[in-house]
Amino acid sequence: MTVQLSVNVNKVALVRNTRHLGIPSVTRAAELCLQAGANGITVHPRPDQRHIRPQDVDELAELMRRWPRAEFNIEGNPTQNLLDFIRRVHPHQATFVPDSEDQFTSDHGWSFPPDAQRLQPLIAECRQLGVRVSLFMDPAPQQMAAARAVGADRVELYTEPYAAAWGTPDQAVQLQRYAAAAQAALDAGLGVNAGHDLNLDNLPAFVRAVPGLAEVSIGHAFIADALEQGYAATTRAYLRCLLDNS
Ligand SMILES: CC(=O)[C@@H](O)[C@H](O)COP(=O)(O)O
Ligand SMILES: NCC(=O)COP(=O)(O)O
Repeated sequence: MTVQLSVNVNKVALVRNTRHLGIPSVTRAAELCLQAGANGITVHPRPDQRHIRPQDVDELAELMRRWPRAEFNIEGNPTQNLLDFIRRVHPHQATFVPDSEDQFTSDHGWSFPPDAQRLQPLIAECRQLGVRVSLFMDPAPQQMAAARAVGADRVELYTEPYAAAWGTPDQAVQLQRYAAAAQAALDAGLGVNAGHDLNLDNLPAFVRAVPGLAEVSIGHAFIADALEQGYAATTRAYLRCLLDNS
């Protein structure tokens, strides 16, 4: 199975928000990526609305209805504003991320057992709505059974530590760490997603080393590439990278 590409369009919204002109369009960016073959769209509507705003979520949900083979993934902290969006638009997937409201960017996953009690009912609600739940996790094999026990369908491996090690002597050690975490997730009955600071340089080795990878969500580097190559060519480049290495 080829690893699926979900394009995170947060950074299109970030640029859009620096003027009151509505450009660059978030929905246009998503549509061009979908037309080029992207398997899904991801957004992280943070409480401070630094980039993705509630209207973006609603407009993207409308767009995704015209792309039934593509998935809509909404990220956020379910103890903050995420569930409002999930209840309103019923995306294919909700990715729970333990970010604080003023966090610079996502930089860690959930921790078990401390987070289990408050996550379990929130996961159950999403699943009752027919929404798949993925938990943003550090690559810790010993945490995966607990993630499954609270009802998660998938985990998303937080990949910044791998991205930071790419091209250094630590790269191989990091890949072994992520491969072990992914295998533990699979053994626990979880699907495996991954994301954060992935790009065209570090993606091939990651995809080849990590077993059972279902989806990568990529935003910052993807949009940086798209500023140079355009959305369609960039989408095709990431899809080709995944196809060649899956
Ligand atoms: C969860 C994750 O690693 C990213 O999707 C993160 O949501 C990016 O957020 P920013 O785009 O605000 O840095
Ligand atoms: N879940 C990761 C994501 O959606 C995008 O992360 P990044 O590529 O912007 O670091």
